[in-house]
Amino acid sequence: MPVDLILLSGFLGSGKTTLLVEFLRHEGAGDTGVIVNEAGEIGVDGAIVAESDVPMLELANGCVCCSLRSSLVHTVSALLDAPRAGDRPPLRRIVLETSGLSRPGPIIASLADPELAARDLRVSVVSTYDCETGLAHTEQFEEAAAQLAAAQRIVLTKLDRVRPDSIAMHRDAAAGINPFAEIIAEPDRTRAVARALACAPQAGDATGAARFPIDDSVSAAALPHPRIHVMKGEARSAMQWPELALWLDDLAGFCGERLLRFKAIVHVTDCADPILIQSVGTTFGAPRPLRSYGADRDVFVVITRDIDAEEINTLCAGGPVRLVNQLRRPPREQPGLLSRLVATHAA
Ligand SMILES: Nc1nc2c(ncn2[C@@H]2O[C@H](COP(=O)(O)OP(=O)(O)OP(=O)(O)O)[C@@H](O)[C@H]2O)c(=O)[nH]1
Repeated sequence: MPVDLILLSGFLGSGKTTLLVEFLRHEGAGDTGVIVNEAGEIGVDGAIVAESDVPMLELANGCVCCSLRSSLVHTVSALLDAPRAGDRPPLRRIVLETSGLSRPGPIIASLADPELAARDLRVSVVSTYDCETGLAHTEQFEEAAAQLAAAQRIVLTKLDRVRPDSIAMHRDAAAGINPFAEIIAEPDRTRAVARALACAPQAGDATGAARFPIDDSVSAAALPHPRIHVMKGEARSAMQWPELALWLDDLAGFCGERLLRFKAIVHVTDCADPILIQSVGTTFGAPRPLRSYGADRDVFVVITRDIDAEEINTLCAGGPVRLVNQLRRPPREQPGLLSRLVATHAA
């Protein structure tokens, strides 16, 4: 039975620990183990979570994405190997609560370790979006955007602290950063919490890195963000893997930290099966053939910050893929998204 490793990400104070603790209070959470990582020295979150009756390990005194790579791998292994108490169901899920300033990409990269390769782990990212502050974290927008863009699920938090009629706008704003994520804007908190940390369906991608098939339909309601660009791609003509690999290198090189998410299923002439390629940030997983993908159509989805399809096409001129912007920025005469969200918050 696979174990879901859920990276619980989200900006500082956006409600990660609160969500986790509420989840752990449910009867159904007995199959869960928890790893808490905090940037600071005092393990406040760990102490709060430790009140719950589930196996919990803490990665303190550092940031999981830089200094603690090997301890993360050991900690995950330790939880997987820990004997289960007699009345406890088998471990099905590990929730790793990351520090509010961590980017998910390097954490996912650190999990690509031989020690974990043989384990049946399915990694996914769940991010919290704080409706009280909306996207007004302008000073640390890069981290917040990276966390939301990496997510398979985005949970809107603090719905009880904003006007009910503003919730749809927050949902659309979250979709504007990541229109491919499942957005949980559920006023019923119990249901929201259960959906947020539910295990992925068994038929899902075995590497857990993505929902499969990749859904590239952009939500019509997604509110374009002035700095986030969502694009689709198309092959200019039939291509070989080395050409595509070179283009991916260029894409990551030119965008750097501005590349937030890449997902594609692509046909290349030198491989019989379509190839699944993904990145969170510039961290690319190993490409792999996807025999079960029945369609002829290629799918490319790219989410970036501060660089759009035209700029990338120009920088990667002559490459085998052409990108097309999907979400149009708001017209100039309309108030910007940020000011609308801030205005809602102030109201
Ligand atoms: N009213 C309300 N308050 C919430 C909700 N979620 C979180 N809070 C409060 O927001 C504050 C921060 O919540 P935490 O759960 O600690 O946030 P966090 O993301 O874990 O914070 P860091 O670990 O510092 O990044 C706490 O005072 C919570 O009680 C919510 O849905 N409604």
